[in-house]
Amino acid sequence: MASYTPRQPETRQQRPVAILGGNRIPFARQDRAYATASNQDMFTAALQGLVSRFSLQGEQLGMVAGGAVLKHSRDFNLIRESVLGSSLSPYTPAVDVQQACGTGLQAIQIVADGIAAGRYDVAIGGGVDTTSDAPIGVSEDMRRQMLEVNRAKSTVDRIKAALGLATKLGIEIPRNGEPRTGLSMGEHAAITAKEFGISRAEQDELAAASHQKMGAAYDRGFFDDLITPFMGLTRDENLRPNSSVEKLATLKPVFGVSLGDATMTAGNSTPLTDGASAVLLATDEWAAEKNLPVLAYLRDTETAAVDYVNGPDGLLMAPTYAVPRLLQRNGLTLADFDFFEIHEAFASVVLATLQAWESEEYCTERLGLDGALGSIDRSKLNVNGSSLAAGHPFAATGGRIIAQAAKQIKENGGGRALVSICAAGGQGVTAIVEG
Ligand SMILES: CC(=O)SCCNC(=O)CCNC(=O)[C@H](O)C(C)(C)COP(=O)(O)OP(=O)(O)OC[C@H]1O[C@@H](n2cnc3c(N)ncnc32)[C@H](O)[C@@H]1OP(=O)(O)O
Repeated sequence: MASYTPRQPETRQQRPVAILGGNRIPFARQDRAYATASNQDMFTAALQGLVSRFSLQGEQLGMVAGGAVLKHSRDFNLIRESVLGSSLSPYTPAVDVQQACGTGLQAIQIVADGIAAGRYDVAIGGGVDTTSDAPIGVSEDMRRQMLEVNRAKSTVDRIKAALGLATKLGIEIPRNGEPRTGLSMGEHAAITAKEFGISRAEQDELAAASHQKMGAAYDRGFFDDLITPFMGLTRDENLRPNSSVEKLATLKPVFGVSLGDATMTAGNSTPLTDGASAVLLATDEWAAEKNLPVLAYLRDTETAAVDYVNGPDGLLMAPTYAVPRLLQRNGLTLADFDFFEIHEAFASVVLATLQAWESEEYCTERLGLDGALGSIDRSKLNVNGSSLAAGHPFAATGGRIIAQAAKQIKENGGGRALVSICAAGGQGVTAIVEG
């Protein structure tokens, strides 16, 4: 059981943090439209799109925070280099952040904290990922031998060392797997799906709905001021607006096959994706000075971690722990929300999360609550589609979701959204956006 006491509201910094807008490039499937683009190309494009939309050319911001889950060593200063590649003032500092799929939202939280604490008035948070340009490493033996070649003082020594390379050949391609279990995130999610008895039909329904809702959102222009076209793409490449449960039902299971009754397919799992997103945050005063309307406010965030290695928890179930803390600290219940933005890493994870909150046993025994957290009105869930439709470039998902949530609230004339993102390593990053 969790033994964590959330900090009390009176100890928090209180400057409201306004969300003025977001921008992303359309998301692409692995090795397709962005096969030749780097993280820096993509983040610079998302950032520059935001700069252009909000006329921030030459502006010195307080901070740009962002990151990528998969990056080359040459990208050690990825976000700062992207700032330098944009038309923001070169006096704008930047920081690289990494928290697996929680990276984007964590980066937004970091700059929001800076604004709330009065360190600066305006900042950008976001993220980027490429699975097409994933860094390929070399084995430890090969690395040492390559250094020997590099250190050789004479041509003869260099040739000798280079010949030694042939016996040490070994490359390491990044795996979508958890270092402590060796299982992929999909395999972990399949274990949780089995534990909660999540059916194939429910998963396919959620997946089809995500595509249909996102397709409709594109058609009514919802994404017109949230997306900048890039490398010929104007819409997410993964999006299938005509996706149907009948077609999804024909796909073969890809995760959890060895567990029996496997339910997770390519259709109800996120695809490997490339993309980038960025969100502009500021004080009310800065927004007013620039004559920029506020879409919504980032009210609070909470991050949790679970013991998925030795404990009872599923790898992607940490949001079930984070959200009750977030609600308790803010004096809210699930009934107080107009929108639920729950990252669709896998359809089964969303469904297991909702089921966990509905379960008295889970909430009392694991979360230490007095009873079930409650159920949500499903018509308020991911109303303009989520990761199953858009795709999921790991660190770019937080920015996509915050921008969508803020715009939904603006369109609605106000309201409150609960944002929840599960992440590798058993972590979960959650937030409240309200207007
Ligand atoms: C914290 C987190 O967020 S954890 C999540 C992290 N993300 C991941 O782990 C990514 C997981 N995803 C993957 O590893 C891969 O995308 C996989 C294994 C699920 C699928 O990979 P692939 O087999 O390459 O998928 P592919 O795109 O070829 O799809 C397989 C088939 O399903 C079909 N399909 C996929 N989605 C749909 C859909 N929505 N509707 C209809 N058909 C679909 C494809 O057309 C394809 O059909 P075909 O074989 O006739 O061409």
